[in-house]
Amino acid sequence: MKDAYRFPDLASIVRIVQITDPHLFASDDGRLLGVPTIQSFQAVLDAIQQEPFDYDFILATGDLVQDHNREGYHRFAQMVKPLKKPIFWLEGNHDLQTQMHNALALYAQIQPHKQILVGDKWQVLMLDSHIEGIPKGALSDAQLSWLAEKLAEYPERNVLIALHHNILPTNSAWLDQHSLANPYQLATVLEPFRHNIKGIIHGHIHQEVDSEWLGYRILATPSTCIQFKPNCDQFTLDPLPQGWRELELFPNGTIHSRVKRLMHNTFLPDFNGWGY
Ligand SMILES: Nc1ncnc2c1ncn2[C@@H]1O[C@@H]2COP(=O)(O)O[C@H]2[C@H]1O
Ligand SMILES: [Fe+2]
Repeated sequence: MKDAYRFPDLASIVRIVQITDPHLFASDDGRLLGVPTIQSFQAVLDAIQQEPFDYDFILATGDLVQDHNREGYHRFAQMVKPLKKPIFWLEGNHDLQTQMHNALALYAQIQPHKQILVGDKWQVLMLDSHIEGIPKGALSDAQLSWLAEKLAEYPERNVLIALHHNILPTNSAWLDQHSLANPYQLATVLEPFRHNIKGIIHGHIHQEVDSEWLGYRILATPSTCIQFKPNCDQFTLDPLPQGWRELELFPNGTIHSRVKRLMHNTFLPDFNGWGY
């Protein structure tokens, strides 16, 4: 495991952009349920650059590729280059850990670090919840003990935790079977540091959430490709446009955050699709 990445000299408010679940293909015209994921990702990246939000770094929270092809990671790296800020990443269920690590390691902008120390008030911890080959997630004993160690290392810092899988149900049976399988093991690790944990962010469910779990704030973010409609027991797509999330971390531990979406609906999916 890499050492911490340190941002020593940021302004007092830390600004982060989260992008998630781009599901890129090796080929230019790869489509997920009708959505050309490279074009929709490009549209989101263009929109991020048109916003006045002056972010310090970017979190990419998994499912970067769809077709189990390492070329998707090179595409990702080339596409995010104009964003110019450091990018941190974690694995989703569609990612191939070795290929992801090896491909992304070739780009100086993309950081392998999972502990990000921001100024002297915050740390961001990136967890790997993917289980090779299946959609649901879990935090391994190694991940849980790494988390416990990093929380104990800086007991005076506020903490933002990022992972791919959802902890809270979406009230959609088809999707909830693929949630994080061991949330109570996570809760046990977090409990001694309850007052430090200011937020947990994730992707995977392709929908916006700003809610609470055991008193912890939970934020989920739309995908840059297809959207899942909440509260549907059968697989159901949502016509909402693609999106991303802005986060502002304040020195007193407050998090201000909002989801942004494309202002147009160019990338509507095929609503007859039943899954993938
Ligand atoms: N119709 C479906 N029923 C159940 N699971 C599905 C269906 N379609 C896709 N999935 C899985 O559910 C996962 C949810 O988001 P992911 O993008 O991680 O990948 C998806 C697939 O692995
Ligand atoms: Fe996922």
